[in-house]
Amino acid sequence: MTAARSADAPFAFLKGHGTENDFVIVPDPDGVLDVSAADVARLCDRRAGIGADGLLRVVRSAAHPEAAALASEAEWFMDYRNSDGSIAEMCGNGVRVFARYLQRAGLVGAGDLDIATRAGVRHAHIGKDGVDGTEGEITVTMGPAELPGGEVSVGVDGQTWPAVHVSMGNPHAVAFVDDLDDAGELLRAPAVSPAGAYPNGTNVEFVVDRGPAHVAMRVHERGSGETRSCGTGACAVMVAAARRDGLNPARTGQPVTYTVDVPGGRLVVTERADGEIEMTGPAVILAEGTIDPSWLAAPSH
Ligand SMILES: N[C@@H](CCC[C@H](N)C(=O)O)C(=O)O
Repeated sequence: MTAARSADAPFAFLKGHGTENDFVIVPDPDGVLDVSAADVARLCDRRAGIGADGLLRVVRSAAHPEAAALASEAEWFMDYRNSDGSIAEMCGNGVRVFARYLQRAGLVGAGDLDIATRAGVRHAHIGKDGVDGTEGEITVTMGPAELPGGEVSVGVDGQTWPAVHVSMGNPHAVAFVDDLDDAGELLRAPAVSPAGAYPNGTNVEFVVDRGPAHVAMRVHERGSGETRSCGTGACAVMVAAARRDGLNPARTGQPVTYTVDVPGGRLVVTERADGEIEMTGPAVILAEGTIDPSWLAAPSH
């Protein structure tokens, strides 16, 4: 990582998570840091780095070429990277953690704020703190889901399941299975076919029912591997489950809410009659420190 001001200057970082989908947060309000894919992979390394599923760079929209056009709508841009350094359009757990960081840093007040992402502007509502001292949950608008249709299937260890293609700004393949263990250890990305359905790769969710409007999922994330939670994945799962259950708020005018359990906790997802999806869940900042740029510049061992 290099900085326009001084290549030797240390950089602040924080560590946070949302339902155990964890992130290195790098505040860079003026967009002066050049964070390469290799830097991200090194920072996210769980043994030789800080360790995380992804990195959130906090940049003023006006200071980032991909977000400058959104600056009048949202002051802050979430520059999200997967742990392998690849760029993704959106991160649902990340955007809650991003909002929590802005609140904690005093850059926004409690309440409502808009955040620019590569998938467009998302609106966050930061809830009041709980009476037990816990931080309030955060609700984020996630945009409408797109279901391009077409037959898709996913496979692990010789087993194959039909899947639902859902876009939440980023791609998802949602497969309903009998048992979450059917997906095995998920050490590698599941096979997805036809390959042309996802030219840029995809996140894959495996889903079981837990009760009425209540499901549980595991996820293999594009660029990060199996994670403990995926917010956009939970929204994709909610929509796939609702359509499977014959529910479509755009037709009935009635919002639909599902509880989505993930290995790292619980998310609540509502699809409104106007198609907008809202997701509510926790967002925690747990540590902060300083990155030594000479460590990043040194060859890895
Ligand atoms: N964990 C995220 C999704 C992060 C991006 C994803 N891996 C992709 O490449 O699309 C979430 O909470 O949504």
